[in-house]
Amino acid sequence: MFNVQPLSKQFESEFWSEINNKTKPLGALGQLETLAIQVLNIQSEIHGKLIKPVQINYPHLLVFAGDHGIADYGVSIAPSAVTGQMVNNFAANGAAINVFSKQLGWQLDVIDTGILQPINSISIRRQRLGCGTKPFHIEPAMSHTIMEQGFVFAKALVHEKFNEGCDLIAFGEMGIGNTSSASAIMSAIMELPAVESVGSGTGIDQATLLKKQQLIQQALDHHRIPKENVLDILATYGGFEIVQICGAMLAAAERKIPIVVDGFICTAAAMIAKLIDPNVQDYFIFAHSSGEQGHDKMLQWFDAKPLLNLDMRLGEGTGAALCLPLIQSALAFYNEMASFEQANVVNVVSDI
Ligand SMILES: O=C(O)c1ccc[n+]([C@@H]2O[C@H](COP(=O)([O-])O)[C@@H](O)[C@H]2O)c1
Ligand SMILES: Cc1cc2nc[nH]c2cc1C
Repeated sequence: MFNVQPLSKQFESEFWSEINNKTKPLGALGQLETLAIQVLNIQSEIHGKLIKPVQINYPHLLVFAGDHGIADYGVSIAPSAVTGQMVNNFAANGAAINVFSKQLGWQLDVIDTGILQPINSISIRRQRLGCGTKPFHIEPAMSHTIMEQGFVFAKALVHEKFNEGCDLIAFGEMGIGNTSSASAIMSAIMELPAVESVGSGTGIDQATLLKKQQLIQQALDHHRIPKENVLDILATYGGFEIVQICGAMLAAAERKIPIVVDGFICTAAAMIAKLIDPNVQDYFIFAHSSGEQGHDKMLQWFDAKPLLNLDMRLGEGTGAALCLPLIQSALAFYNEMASFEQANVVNVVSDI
């Protein structure tokens, strides 16, 4: 269903020599340099060798919301109703992601992938796969047919964004109970006990954390899915929003759009995407290290170093949103900084 091309990196050495000739000590812009190279490599796949300015013209952030059957079993501080209430808040521009998107220039879309009760608002896109998933410690969260429908929805949405000119994409999520799904996915893939993958989510107390760990361990023991059976892992533990984020990541990489990966839940979707097609990682920009325990281990699984560490654990795509100015700075220094020759500065690397 997905076919992601790896980056050819055809012009990478030319991009590096240009960056290394700019008026700075070698490597002194740190991760901004590797970020610039990654985006240049991706954009040159589409446009060939790049003429300046290289820019992000149309960044889109898609927030996928869905409800979770397991949320009825005491794993979160909030009831499932809060998912729909927050979706209304997104529609009214009142959430953190609305504020950051407006401030930073993201085009924001909110997608109902299956909250308990649909919301009648033209600002919410309907790609519903049901009225919440099944409680996954008892039975699979969804069938394969429903999961595949989620991939179809996600692919169509990303193609639409691509046709509108989207040249950077980020995903966010909203779903009470979805850290339970993400932890189960992490444990199944990394073969870790629940105590290592389960954290406090929205901020549960110690007793609730213990209960959440037990419930997820019970689910892992009940289903016992081999780590190779990645689609079974997704259908069994996933949320509707996680499925659609996973499909959207693969579809964006197929279209050679750089993807900003948000926190714990989005990274779980990214793990599945990578196991479906390993080439997808070429397109991932890891935004931040979430405050959710387990996220740093997920990032290690990708051998990834995120751009930010702000102890954020909100979701909604907020960590990803904050990276847009960093990506723009990476391209701005590439476009505009003078070379040693242009600025008459001795090249400390080649002249000493
Ligand atoms: O993105 C993260 O790293 C993150 C970490 C913890 C919680 N969240 C958000 O909190 C909600 C899930 O938390 P919980 O406790 O209900 O599983 C969901 O709406 C997520 O967006 C998000
Ligand atoms: C209020 C609230 C807002 C959120 N945004 C993302 N997850 C959330 C969870 C809660 C509880």
